[in-house]
Amino acid sequence: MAKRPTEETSLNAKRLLSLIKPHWKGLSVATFALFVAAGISLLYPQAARIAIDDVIKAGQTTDMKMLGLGLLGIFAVQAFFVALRYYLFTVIGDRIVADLRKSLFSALLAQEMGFFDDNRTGELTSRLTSDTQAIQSAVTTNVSMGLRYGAQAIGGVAILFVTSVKLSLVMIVAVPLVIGTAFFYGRMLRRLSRKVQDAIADSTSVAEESIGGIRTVRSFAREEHERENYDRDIERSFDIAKIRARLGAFFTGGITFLGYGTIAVILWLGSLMVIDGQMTPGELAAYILYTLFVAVALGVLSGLWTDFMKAVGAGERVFELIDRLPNFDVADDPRHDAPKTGHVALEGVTFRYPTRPEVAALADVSFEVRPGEKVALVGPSGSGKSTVANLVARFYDPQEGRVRIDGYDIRDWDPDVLRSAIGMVAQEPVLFSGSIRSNVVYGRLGAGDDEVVDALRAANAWEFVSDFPDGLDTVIGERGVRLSGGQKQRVAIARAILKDPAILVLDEATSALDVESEALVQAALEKLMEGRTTIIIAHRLSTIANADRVVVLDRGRVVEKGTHQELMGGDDVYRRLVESQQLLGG
Ligand SMILES: Nc1ncnc2c1ncn2[C@@H]1O[C@H](COP(=O)(O)OP(=O)(O)OP(=O)(O)O)[C@@H](O)[C@H]1O
Repeated sequence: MAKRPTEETSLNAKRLLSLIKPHWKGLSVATFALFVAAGISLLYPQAARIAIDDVIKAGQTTDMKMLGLGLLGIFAVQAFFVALRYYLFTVIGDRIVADLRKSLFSALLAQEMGFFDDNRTGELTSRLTSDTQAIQSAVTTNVSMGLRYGAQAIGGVAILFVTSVKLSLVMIVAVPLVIGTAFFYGRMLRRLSRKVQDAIADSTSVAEESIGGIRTVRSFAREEHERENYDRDIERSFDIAKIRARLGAFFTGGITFLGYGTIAVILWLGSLMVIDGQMTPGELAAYILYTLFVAVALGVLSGLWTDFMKAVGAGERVFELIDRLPNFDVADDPRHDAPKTGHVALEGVTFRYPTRPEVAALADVSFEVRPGEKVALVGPSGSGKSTVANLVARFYDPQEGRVRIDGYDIRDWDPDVLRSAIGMVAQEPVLFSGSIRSNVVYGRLGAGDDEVVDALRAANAWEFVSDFPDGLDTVIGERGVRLSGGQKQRVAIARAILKDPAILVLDEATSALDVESEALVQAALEKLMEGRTTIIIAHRLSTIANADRVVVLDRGRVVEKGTHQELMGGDDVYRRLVESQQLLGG
């Protein structure tokens, strides 16, 4: 049910403030330091009053010396408490934001695949960086400043009333005006801030996609086009920021006028009272200093309030994600024993991608792969081959039918246990930035160097890796840019070998490697497949001919099953595929 905006605001504000709860001990010390420091600053006008009314009038230089030294001492103590307060609040705030980033990242990693189809990478990283940054200022120094100036404002107003009730009536008009304006402004700001953050997220997405795909951008000479896209998004965020700034300008100007206007009125009325003998000049000086304190405090508080409202706007985007429950069912009592035989069966599987519900990517697909068997999936582009791989690894759940492994519905398994039994090698494998070792060890964390070397050997990769001066420690670029296509594939195969899964899902590369590299990759794949149940998305005739069986898909349906020889006997999709040379020879 949709909540009203005000309800949501206070909910998010509460949520932001609840972040500081676990740190109450440190915050109590910090708050104590804050009140000591703020209390001391309230002494200052009293010192001015004593100096003007008593010491100066009496012409007592020794008393003035005592007063001066005393004040220096007191302010030294104040400085210590100010430093303590600053340190504690800042560190606790940074801690809170670090924790927030961690839980946001972990919430992100838990989301189902469909979520990532729906959200752009840049948009998500923007939440991790820009939005949490906006929250940082609100929960760090702002809380401390808020308390400090809040105390100063309340203490100041109390002293003002005690000093002169008559003059303080001016405050009764000014203070509610300031507070009312601040609340109104804060509400507008929260809305605008959310819009600014959304626009920043859009521009981050564009930037990330252009930088990630810089080779494509360059090869099409589309730098200008990308620049225009980015400029457009940035300008949009700037336009909203400009509205926000205009609003802020009115607000800051108004508050400043209210503050100084109050002082002018007090100076005016107060001077009349001094002339009338209702007040001493020292009392008026002290009164004006307290009014300044209150005015400054209210000014700072309204600034903090606006920052806080900006943070509430950004917080909405962050909490939305942290609270999002992955749309992914896990069995109540999932199986934790790893699949053993690796028998895979699809039974009447119908599947539509959540982002494209109108198209059935797979329709009533059934076939099985017996333990240790190699089955080649063949079919025209878009026929659903990769979708089968996605479902076997349970990246998505089918809407109808089921996938069974070792006879059990894969939804009965603990997803991590299930996936640890399935090895996948993609067409264009993704390697992470870092060393070759860390990329291979990704297959089984904690594996020793000898096991890594064995895996690289088995994947025909050790020869080139050992040729690098740094060997296993060789750092590869963000996406392994410094390795050739064939080398990357062999490192990815080594990673899968180290994982040692019962079931393999291979997506054969369509782009031809040079003959030698091709042979090395092929041999590595053969080794990887030995003794494992394998589903291979095949694009090469030789792979298909070597498979135990072939499953032919067309527009999401299984249209033929059998061995290469059997299928060549017919004159259906398979034969046409082979004859139209859509399958690579060799
Ligand atoms: N993440 C996704 N979200 C929405 N639709 C998708 C997604 N991935 C694939 N599809 C759609 O599902 C259908 C099957 O795609 P799939 O990738 O399984 O085909 P394929 O046989 O592997 O094709 P190719 O040989 O070209 O890789 C296609 O219509 C495709 O557009």
